[in-house]
Amino acid sequence: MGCVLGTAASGDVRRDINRSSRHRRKTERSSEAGGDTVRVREDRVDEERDRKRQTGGVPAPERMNPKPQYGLKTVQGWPSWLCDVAGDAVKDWTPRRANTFEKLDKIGQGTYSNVYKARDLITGKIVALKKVRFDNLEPESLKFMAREILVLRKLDHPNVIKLEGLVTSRMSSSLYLVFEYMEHDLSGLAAVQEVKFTEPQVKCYMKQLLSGLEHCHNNGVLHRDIKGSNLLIDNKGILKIADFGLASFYNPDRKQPMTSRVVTLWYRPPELLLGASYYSVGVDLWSAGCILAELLAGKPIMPGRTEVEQLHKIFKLCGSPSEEYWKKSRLPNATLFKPQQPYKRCISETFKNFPPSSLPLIETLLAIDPDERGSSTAALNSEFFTTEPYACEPSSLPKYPPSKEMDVKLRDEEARRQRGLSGKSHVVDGNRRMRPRDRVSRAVPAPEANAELQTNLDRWRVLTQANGKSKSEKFPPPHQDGAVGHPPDKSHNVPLSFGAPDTSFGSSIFESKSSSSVNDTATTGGGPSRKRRTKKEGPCMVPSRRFIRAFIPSAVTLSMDFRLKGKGSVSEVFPSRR
Ligand SMILES: Nc1ncnc2c1ncn2[C@@H]1O[C@H](COP(=O)(O)OP(=O)(O)OP(=O)(O)O)[C@@H](O)[C@H]1O
Repeated sequence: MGCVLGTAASGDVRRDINRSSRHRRKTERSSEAGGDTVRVREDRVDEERDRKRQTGGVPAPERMNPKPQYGLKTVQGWPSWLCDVAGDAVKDWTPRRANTFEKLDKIGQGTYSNVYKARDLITGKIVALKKVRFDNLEPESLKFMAREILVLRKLDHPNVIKLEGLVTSRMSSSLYLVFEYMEHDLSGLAAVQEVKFTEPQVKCYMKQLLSGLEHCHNNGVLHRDIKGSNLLIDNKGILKIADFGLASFYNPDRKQPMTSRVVTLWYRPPELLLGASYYSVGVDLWSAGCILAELLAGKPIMPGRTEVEQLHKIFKLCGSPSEEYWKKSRLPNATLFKPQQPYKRCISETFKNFPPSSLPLIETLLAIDPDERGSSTAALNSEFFTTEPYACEPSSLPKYPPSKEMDVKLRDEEARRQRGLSGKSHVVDGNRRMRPRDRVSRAVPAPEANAELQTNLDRWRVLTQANGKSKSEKFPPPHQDGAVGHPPDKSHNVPLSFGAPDTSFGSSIFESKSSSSVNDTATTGGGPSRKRRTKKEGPCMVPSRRFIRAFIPSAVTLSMDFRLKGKGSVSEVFPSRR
């Protein structure tokens, strides 16, 4: 069992207030419930014992071995189970000893990890320790972790999080990834009322994001989960792409099938929603386009609740794919989701108040055809970055209070809102009264979000195909990347009805605003960024009742509700038709 030296985690997860279910376990007590509790207690006992035995108290950095141990060429020190399953990932590295870190606080929780703030007792530096949970040493968890390490070791760029080392010991059954500590993340900053980015600031963040992506792509890495909460920012304004847990190697010249079940829903490109298994850098560029528009609008631009709704939002904003694209792409779910009448693209109209130089870039990054999204390099050379006002220097960005504190504040606000007190204005900055913005909660992380449609489609395939081998899975195993999303048997296709106009679908696309209105919104907390129903109605993606009844039982209930009550409950699953 791992034995990280130092105090136990405080049990106070100070991030992820509005996060998805994966992030909702907010206290160590609840998150570590069950089997993990034992492990944590063991850890603490080990930590305490080791600290006393090896240092005789809190060790001063100068008393410790001054040389970090990672980076040395040796095969020693790794637990054999790790070498067996992830030999490549740890090759040529030596593990750091757990007792050379002091664990300070738990700062995050991911799908298969807990993240702690810790002090490196050798260098004195504050670091983030990502503890990988090996639930019964599940081979899939190990493979994910191994791939993440391999990817991280390949990357070395100021805008990509650096893996500084690994912590384990021969007898340990856990592994810690050591990262530089980052005080903020982009969505944490954007979620705070007082933080409203100016155009030069948006350019500064986007430039760093695209530079990091350029490095990943040039090194054959697709991130596949670009979103604000994975863009970490330090106190010097440096943005680093983090969380390579869903990343994958790819070779543009030798395309391999990959799973379409990646990328958090709001940032997921249409081709993945349509089941593509051959894709490339375009998936990350789409997410980057969503982030750019979000930073300028002050709010996520396409906050879908289900994959069907997400696709509908995409088509309404970006237009539905051209005939040529449908034919060329041969996407597995195309027959299910092809609208009968095309949707018109309306990015420029929707965001007419954005800085003019941003529109061509948003148009490019949010192209329906991934081949038209260009590259990170092309995006960096676009007029958005080459015209005034230029990107500011990261060092000139405002110094924000630690996000962790902000998260606490957000959590308190959320708790107050839950208690029914939040509708009221409250005082901000001493004299300004402002109303909490109707911010949509954080995006649904990829695996859960993916499970919805995939499960339904899989159910359908199982029902309609003798060889329905696809099954719902939490994560696609990295070694089987591409095992899902096989095209349905055409003879069993159940065409969906897309013809009817959509009138009930509350648009996620809010009126855009100029830089000045962005600032206005920052102080008023409302205005143009509020949700607004679009007048212009396009054709509606409505799965046929036959499809709903056959494959989505819960939708049947909602559909019945809709008929009985005459209210839009069905639109919570599918946009309703008139
Ligand atoms: N270097 C870091 N500095 C500060 N905080 C960090 C760092 N790395 C991760 N975190 C925090 O820990 C959280 C979880 O980390 P990460 O996203 O890498 O884990 P994960 O298991 O891959 O999560 P996910 O389920 O989102 O894929 C992050 O959202 C972030 O808040």
